[in-house]
Formats: sequence, structure tokens, C-alpha cells
Amino acid sequence: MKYQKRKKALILLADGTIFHGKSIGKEGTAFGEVCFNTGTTGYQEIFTDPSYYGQLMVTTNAHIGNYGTKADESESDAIKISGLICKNFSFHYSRPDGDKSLEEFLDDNNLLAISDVDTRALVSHIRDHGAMNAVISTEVENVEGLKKQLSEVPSMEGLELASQVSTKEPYCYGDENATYKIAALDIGIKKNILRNLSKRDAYIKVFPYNSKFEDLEAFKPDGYFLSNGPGDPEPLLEAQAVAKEIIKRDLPLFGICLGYQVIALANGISTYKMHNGHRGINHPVKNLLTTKGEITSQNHGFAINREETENHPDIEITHVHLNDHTVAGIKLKNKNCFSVQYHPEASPGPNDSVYLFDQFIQNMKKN
Ligand SMILES: NC(=O)CC[C@H](N)C(=O)O
Repeated sequence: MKYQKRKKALILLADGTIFHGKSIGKEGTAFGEVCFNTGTTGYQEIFTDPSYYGQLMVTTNAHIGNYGTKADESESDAIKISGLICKNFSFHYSRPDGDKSLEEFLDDNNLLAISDVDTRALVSHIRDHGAMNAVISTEVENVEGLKKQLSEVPSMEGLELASQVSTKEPYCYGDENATYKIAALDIGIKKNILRNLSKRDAYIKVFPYNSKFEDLEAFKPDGYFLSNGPGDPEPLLEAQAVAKEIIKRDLPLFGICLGYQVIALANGISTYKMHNGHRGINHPVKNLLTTKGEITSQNHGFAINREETENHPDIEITHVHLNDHTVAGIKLKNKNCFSVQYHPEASPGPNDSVYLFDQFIQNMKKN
């Protein structure tokens, strides 16, 4: 039924370029930074990953929706991207244990999505011209009005978004009789991180983004965790202060993605906005400690300054991205703190890097 109601839609980029498509169900207008993910699978996990808050997602896979959705495969309580742009949208799904079509899932979340877009041309345009804001809309006659509204959307650079997705109240996850207790700072945490920690005999208390070190410490944890999340890491001063306190006391600390960037900033290393981020499930990383390669899941638009990291007396680079040699992992020399720019919890993606969760458990054990 919805199919018959499909309306003409457009994507207007901040540089004035326009692409055309059709709406999936909902009509309206949505803004965000346009970015693309090259994963061939994992759309439900991507759409519900809080790290993507404020972004319009272009999926480069030719088909989206063909295996439906399943309630326990979401990475948070709701869809977090601000809009979807794709090529072929499957209204029908054929996975026997799927419980909803992607169309219904988008509808439940009131998400604006457009398909039949020349996503190859769009992606090569963004790839050449860099990440930028955009608007998607079914108001195809109102280009001038959309341009004006788009010019008022803040740039991702300098934008603090963790507060928009973090839990309002602390909560616990896992078995309270587990061997290890972990205090996790939620600056946009994905569920599969909690599953991975809990599966390794840990009980986790998750704290709001603006918590103090003392709030986390009161839980008497064996280790501390700084999560992934959306936006620019630089304005996250409270999280950086928490990281500094943990590092000062040399307590076991593990950080993923936004949490990794926060750890770098807490050590005086600056971050910068990349021309285009890394978003996909087959990013090659070299582990410099083992010299082994890892195929990793990635989703970031900021990176840490390589030169400052190389010249830092207390920091060792442990992982490097093999496509562009950006820093992908660091550890503090002779300390209990390590972190990575990518996603060892996968969801979606390969599990080559899950050993990092074991490493964190070992660090707690030794401590
Ligand atoms: N996945 C993440 O934690 C992303 C971190 C940060 N928002 C970035 O884009 O670089």
C-alpha cells in the first residue's frame, strides 16, 4: 500500500548539488551531515548505532531491506540516523526469523527515507568533495526554502552530541554476581559492547555522559570503559576530565571510538575532522604489537593527530589503518589504559578484534 504513496524526493547538498529519488513512506524534510557506509549487511545495527546521531546515511549496497529487521538486533532503543538515502529498497523481506519489514521499522521510528537515488554518483561526489551537511525532502518544489534552512544547520565540527543520546539515569547490565565490575561512561554506547563485556563475566554500571569520576568510582569498579558516540570529541570536557582522573590513578581503562578520541584529548593530543570518515565493515588495520592484520568495523569522521601521537612520550601507537595510515589504536606506556578507533564489538562486521575485550578483562585481573 505504502508503495503507491511514494512521492518524488530530493537530496540537496550544502554545495548546491541536487540528487533525486523517491520517498519510502513518510513525507517531510530531514537534515544532517551526509555520510556513507560501505557495509553490504548490517543496516539495522547501523541505523540504531548512536554514533550516527545527526547524520544522513547513504548505504552503498545496492539493496536495503531484503532481510527485514529483528527486535534484538538493534544497537540502541531506536533509530539514530537522521535520514536514509539508498538505491533499491526492498519492501518485501525473506528472512524466516525476521520479525518486521524495514519499511515498518522505519515507520515505527518516523524516519524519512528515500530510495532510487544514484548512490554511486552521490558517494563519489561526497568522496571527492568531503563530508558536508545536506537535506533530504519530499518538498521538491521548495529548493530555495530548503537551501535557506540547510544553511542554518550547524557543522559537525565542534558539535557536542553525546548529551543527545546518553542515558539520563545510571543503569546496570548483566549478572550482579559476575567476577568483574565495570563502570562505563555512556557517550553513545552500543548494546553489543555491553553484551561483549557481560559475556566475559562482567557486571556493568552505565553512567550518563556528564558524570564525574567520583560517581563512577562509587560503584567500586575493577575497570572503566569509555564508549563510542556521535559528534566531535573536542567539546566533551567532562568525559575528558573523567579519563584524566582514571589515568592519573592508573586504573584499568578501555575506550572505543569516541571514547578513544576522548582518551587522546585527555593526554593533550588533538583531534581533527577527516575529509571523509571511515564507515564500513572491511577496514584493514595492522596490529603493530603482533604484526597481524585485522579486518575491522569502522564508523568515525574524526581522527587523532598522528604526529602528536608519534611524538608523545607516554603513548605508544598499537594499531594503524592500512588504507590511509591514520592511527587506529593507542596504549599508555606502562599503564593500564588502551583504546581503539574502530569497533571490536562489530555489530555489524567481523569479529577479528574481539580479543581486545579479553585484553581488558586481563588488565582488570592483573590489577
Ligand atoms: N563511532 C564513534 O564513536 C564515532 C566517534 C566520532 N563521533 C567520530 O565520528 O569520529
